[in-house]
Amino acid sequence: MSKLRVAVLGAKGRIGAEAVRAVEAAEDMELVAALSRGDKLETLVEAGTQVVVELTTPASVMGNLDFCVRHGIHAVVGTTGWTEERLAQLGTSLAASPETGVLIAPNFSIGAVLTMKFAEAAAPYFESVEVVELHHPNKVDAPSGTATRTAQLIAAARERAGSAPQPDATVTALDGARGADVDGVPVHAIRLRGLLAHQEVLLGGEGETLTIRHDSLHHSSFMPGILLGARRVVTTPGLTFGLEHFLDLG
Ligand SMILES: NC(=O)C1=CN([C@@H]2O[C@H](COP(=O)(O)OP(=O)(O)OC[C@H]3O[C@@H](n4cnc5c(N)ncnc54)[C@H](O)[C@@H]3O)[C@@H](O)[C@H]2O)C=CC1
Ligand SMILES: O=C(O)C1=N[C@H](C(=O)O)C[C@H](O)C1
Repeated sequence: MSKLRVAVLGAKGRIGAEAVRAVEAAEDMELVAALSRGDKLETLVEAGTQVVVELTTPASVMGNLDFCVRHGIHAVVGTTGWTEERLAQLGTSLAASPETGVLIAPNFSIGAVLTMKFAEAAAPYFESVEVVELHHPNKVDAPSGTATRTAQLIAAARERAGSAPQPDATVTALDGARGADVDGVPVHAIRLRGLLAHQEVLLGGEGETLTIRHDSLHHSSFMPGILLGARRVVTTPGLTFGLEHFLDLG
């Protein structure tokens, strides 16, 4: 069987460099290009790329995806910075190239995907819920894409369940002291040397709390998800948001 022709964008970055190694090690894949900032995107076409793994920056991702979709190259995207406006813009590009698939995964690690699922399930059963994400200090965006998505899923679950607004008697607060408000869920971002990517979802009810915590200790935690995404996206046209759609989580 012919190998899947995969390229990595952001190949010299922290996760991109790990993805290059993972694709090279995958028996069913061939790494046909590994591009860094300033490299020509036309290389992707010349190399016969079927799937791009996009791991760059929020400032670069839209231009890269526009090129890929216009050329019918499928994409697996880990880069953060997704807003409703950006998703709509991508949707418009995909509508003009209906056979192309794009997977955007706020997090490729199975533990983080499960954290989101567990938090979504638990949220309606507790009065209070807050998200704390902790990352290495070189991260350029806050809060993390994972924390933003987690808070959105929590808020949607609480809305579906008709949950009351969270109790919070704060009258005065320094700017930022109560975190960022993501659909009514406070999200706190910590940047600390020594950390990689971590998240806690804190839930509180009368006389009890529940803490759901996930730790990515190495970039290898994201690789099985990236490889799975690359295999599946070629037969999944359109936009898929979240790796959970490619997993059988019940
Ligand atoms: N979804 C997930 O599971 C994960 C997502 N990420 C996200 O991936 C992105 C990259 O993270 P890191 O590797 O830590 O950042 P990084 O800063 O180490 O790497 C980004 C790389 O992309 C390069 N780059 C920028 N523009 C480019 C362009 N137009 N073409 C090619 N390369 C370009 C930069 O020069 C840099 O080498 C971030 O948005 C991060 O949040 C990171 C880890 C896991
Ligand atoms: O920048 C990172 O490192 C990570 N970014 C993603 C995010 O913003 O959620 C995924 C993971 O947290 C690592």
